[in-house]
Amino acid sequence: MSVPMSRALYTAAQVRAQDRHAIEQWGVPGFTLMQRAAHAAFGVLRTRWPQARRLLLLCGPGNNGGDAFLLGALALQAGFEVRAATLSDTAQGDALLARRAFEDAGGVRAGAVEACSRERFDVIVDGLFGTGLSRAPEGAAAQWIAWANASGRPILALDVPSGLDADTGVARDPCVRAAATVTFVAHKRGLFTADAGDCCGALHLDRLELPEPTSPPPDAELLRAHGLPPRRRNSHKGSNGHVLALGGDAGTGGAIRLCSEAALRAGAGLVSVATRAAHIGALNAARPELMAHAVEQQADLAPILRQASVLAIGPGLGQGDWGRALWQAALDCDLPQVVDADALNLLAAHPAPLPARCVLTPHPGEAARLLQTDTATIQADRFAAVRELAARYRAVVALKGSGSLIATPEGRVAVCPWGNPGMAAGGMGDVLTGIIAALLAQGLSPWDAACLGVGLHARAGDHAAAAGGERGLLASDLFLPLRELLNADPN
Ligand SMILES: NC(=O)C1=CN([C@@H]2O[C@H](COP(=O)(O)OP(=O)(O)OC[C@H]3O[C@@H](n4cnc5c(N)ncnc54)[C@H](O)[C@@H]3O)[C@@H](O)[C@H]2O)[C@@H](O)CC1
Ligand SMILES: Nc1ncnc2c1ncn2[C@@H]1O[C@H](COP(=O)(O)OP(=O)(O)O)[C@@H](O)[C@H]1O
Ligand SMILES: [K+]
Repeated sequence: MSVPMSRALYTAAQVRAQDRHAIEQWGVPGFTLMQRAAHAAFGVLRTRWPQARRLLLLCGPGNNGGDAFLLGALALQAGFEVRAATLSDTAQGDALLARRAFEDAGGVRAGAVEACSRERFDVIVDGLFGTGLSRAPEGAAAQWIAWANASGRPILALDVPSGLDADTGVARDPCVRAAATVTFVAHKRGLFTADAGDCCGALHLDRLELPEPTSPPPDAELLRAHGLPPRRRNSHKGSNGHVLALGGDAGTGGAIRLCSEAALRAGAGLVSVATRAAHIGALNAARPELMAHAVEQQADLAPILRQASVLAIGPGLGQGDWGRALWQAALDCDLPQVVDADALNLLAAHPAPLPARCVLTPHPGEAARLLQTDTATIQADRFAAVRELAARYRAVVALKGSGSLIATPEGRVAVCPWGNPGMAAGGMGDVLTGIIAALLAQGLSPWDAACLGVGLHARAGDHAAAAGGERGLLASDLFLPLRELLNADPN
């Protein structure tokens, strides 16, 4: 697997190993790397805030603080007014050299940050902690972070917003909320999931002129933005698969409608729905392209199952007798399927081998049930959770939420950098289920269908939010942008 550096994601330990490799094998001094980091970050600062002239540096005890000091030295040389708040005087090695370079350039200490007037600074540079963060910031570091966050001044974070765990994306309390983050050498995987979206702001990567590493392989990869290539001119509906969506117990007919309509909008040739008799009229009236079948007992299902090439099971399924019977029928047939919502809850309650070529789409609550743990544990390390789910259930798994993750049983992980909190609304997951099912039906592998489906869904959510705002976004608002994105950009 070859992943371009712009999409390769590493753990903090892997990036530190790359730093060491550059220093020991290629003979690039650590201080030179620090100078390059400072140049890169200062370049971003000048581009983003061309009017800025007054900087406050928050400098921690390690090399992240060193980066900030060297940025300060560059800014002083460019005529900026710079103050540095220094967490401790214990800096050693390159960080100590950097502090001396700052002082030699005429830099002065800020004194107590809390006593500073916010109005005296245009930009705050966060050089407290990077990949070396080992616990939640406390004492002066915690106070400075809280002060900076409340200052109303934009914060430029160096490498990682201080307080954010570079491996898990979990924000310790407190954590810097940056307007922009310049990350060095390689993308850390924690910059793309969990709390990262609230802390990083605009993300910039600077490789510090290092060549691409040949090993180890990245821990994870970012999804690519693409759609599907054009259909063959001589295509017919049978060439594009037949999705059967199963669900919609009493009271939750909307869920299966959203799922099945999403499958149509994602290009399935035919979409059938197996649902409660009470929903048939509404489904046919709202979306006549769907083939809605009343299924009240298992015998009703057999002829419908025979027509299908892919199942989408779970939205609105419930966990009563009716839902359990449909889930058992799905488990017993050999079709590729997307397993969501109550089908996941039933699987968690009654573990069973899954048919080949399944995609599971849990949100963190469902993931917790599948792993017999709690949601906080899932969110504390989403990478570990998605890998464990995929390995345990021998299926491709999409763990949803801010920065959705997709994993194979072998441990390959992709991360979705799109999506927005407007999508934290009922029905969004049902749409994703239908999209992935339609892509499976069009011949994609479970991995490709899950990756493309999660990416299209999140990008469609971003397009819809850009058109009208995040609050009030409806799951069905995704259908039209979804169609455009699916048909655009085949690469
Ligand atoms: N040569 C290199 O290795 C390079 C390192 N770079 C920078 O160096 C950073 C890593 O430097 P370090 O390994 O020194 O680590 P950091 O500077 O991120 O922080 C480590 C220091 O902070 C202390 N610390 C950690 N968590 C704390 C907490 N919650 N409260 C108080 N103290 C805490 C540690 O005891 C240690 O002294 C990167 O993130 C990057 O910014 C860049 O200059 C590029 C080159
Ligand atoms: N804050 C967020 N940022 C990005 N995507 C989000 C966010 N909140 C929810 N989503 C996405 O919206 C969908 C919600 O799915 P789910 O929780 O199953 O909803 P429902 O069961 O109501 O359909 C998932 O694809 C999830 O990744
Ligand atoms: K930082």
